[in-house]
Amino acid sequence: YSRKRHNFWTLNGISTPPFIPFLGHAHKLYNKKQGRWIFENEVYSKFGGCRYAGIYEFLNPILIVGDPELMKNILVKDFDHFVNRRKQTVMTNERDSVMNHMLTSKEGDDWKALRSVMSPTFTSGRMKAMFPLVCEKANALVSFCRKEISKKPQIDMKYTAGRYTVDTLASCAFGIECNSLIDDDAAFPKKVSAFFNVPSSKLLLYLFYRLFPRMFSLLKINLNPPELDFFKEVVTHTIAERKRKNLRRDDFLDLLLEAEHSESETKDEQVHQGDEWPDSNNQLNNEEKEQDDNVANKKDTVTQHQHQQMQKLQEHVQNESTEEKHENVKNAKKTLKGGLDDNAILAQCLLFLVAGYDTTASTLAFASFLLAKHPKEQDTLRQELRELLEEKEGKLTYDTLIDAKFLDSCIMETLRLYPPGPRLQRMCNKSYRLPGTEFTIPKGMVVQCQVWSVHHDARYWPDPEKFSPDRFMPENRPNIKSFTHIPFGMGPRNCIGMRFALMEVKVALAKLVLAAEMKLAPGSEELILEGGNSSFLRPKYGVNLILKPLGSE
Ligand code: HEM
Repeated sequence: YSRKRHNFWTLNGISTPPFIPFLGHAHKLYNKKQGRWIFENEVYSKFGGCRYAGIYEFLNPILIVGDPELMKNILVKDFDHFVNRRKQTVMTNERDSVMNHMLTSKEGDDWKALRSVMSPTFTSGRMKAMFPLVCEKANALVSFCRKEISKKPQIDMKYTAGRYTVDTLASCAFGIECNSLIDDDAAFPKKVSAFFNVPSSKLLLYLFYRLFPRMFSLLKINLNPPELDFFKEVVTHTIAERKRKNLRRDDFLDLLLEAEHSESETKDEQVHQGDEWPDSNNQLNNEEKEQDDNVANKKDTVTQHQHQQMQKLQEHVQNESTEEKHENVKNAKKTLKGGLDDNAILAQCLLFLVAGYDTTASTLAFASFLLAKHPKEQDTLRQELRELLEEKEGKLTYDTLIDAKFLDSCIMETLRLYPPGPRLQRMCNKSYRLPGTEFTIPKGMVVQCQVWSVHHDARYWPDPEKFSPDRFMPENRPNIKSFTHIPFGMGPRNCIGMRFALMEVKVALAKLVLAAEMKLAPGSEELILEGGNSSFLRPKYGVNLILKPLGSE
């Protein structure tokens, strides 16, 4: 049976690395010592994966795609064949069904409808409104660092950045002040840490779930972590308080509640927001910023916004060429009529934590490590920030961040070298002939785009292991080949939180660089990454830095 299943790639004329019966390549994919991306990179460089290749996760074939043009087809042009990600763990226990409401768990039209409601939550205008909340947390981060370095010779930036992102997400998504940067005993960060440290026994259960999902449904096995009840209580309580006292903080919770309360007509107009995607090589560009800010600054924001959405929808519908697409719009409209209930809001708040905590904390830690290792670039960044602050009378504003091109370049280069999501996965939902080949991807097959490998490919990035932020400066951006820098994914299903994540990292990094000189602690010259099959790339032993304060607080 194993031989028959493992004949798939050979029969289709697609190369695959040597494998072993039944396991296929699972022993490489689930290897605790060596990160999964290292094996995938080998497939990319030695077995044709720089265009496409096949691997076996146990008996299941997975298509590896590394060619930027093919990725463009899968992620954008022929997105309707790849709307869904790999099947998520479906919670069968009614009490824990909150996981099923997450945007990441949704498929097809359900996903499209929810994404449309959520997209307006992440516009630049909304980010600008949330900027003061993030700044407050970044100030707490700097104070925390100052205090720590007065007590200890070095500081672990991964741990510290983790506290900062927990505080920011607790404030912006859960609407609470958890103050983990001030209070060592705060309950929220402890629950977050327990939520993310899944015990090995549970990991084994997840693995079995991947192999026998139907059995789990039949037996109603619950895979949810117990901390979920705590988060549920926090959100339920905060929502109730806000409704009772009519409170407003301009955070994610408010915006999701707004989506809950707005008329169904408004939601209809937003159907196609999710169809737009930013160019990841051109984050936060000025034109986009101006458009969004115009909307945000108007008193009658909602009317303006509705008008724009209506126009976009009309234009989009006019451009629709097939009946199928018309049908999708109608279905999405129908799905939206229900709006977001409290359970759906809780699910999205939790998702922001799951998707935004580790990714953002690692990015900040990776960027600090690279700047500490490259003092020249650190000085250039500090100089840029000082000059911009001088122009703005010493105040760090949202616009200062937009204007700080070297800051942006440092973060883009960090995300190139260490993309927290080293691969993108899609599930083929209708069979698809891979362009330029004889191979038809069957419905249900997992297709994987190689983020890490294209980011480190010398054909696209000369001297790829060198930290060189200049690659992303405006004058050099035209040299970047599209789909070779995709840390936030691409296409309609890209990272919805990209703007928020960038704002969070930029504010913190800018404040840190202005407050202190960063140096690598002895013995921390090389960054060791965590191994295993994790979806995220993380520093294994933290990022130990020596901080030398610059001036007074
Ligand atoms: C530096 C930090 C971050 C990185 C590198 C990152 C990266 C990614 C990537 C690679 C994906 C998959 C995209 C695809 O499949 O094409 C993704 C999806 C997602 N991210 Fe992020 N992310 C970050 C921060 C955040 C934050 C802060 C939030 C929320 C506040 C967030 C929310 C999400 C959500 C909800 C999805 C799923 C979107 C969907 O299925 O429609 N992310 N992210």
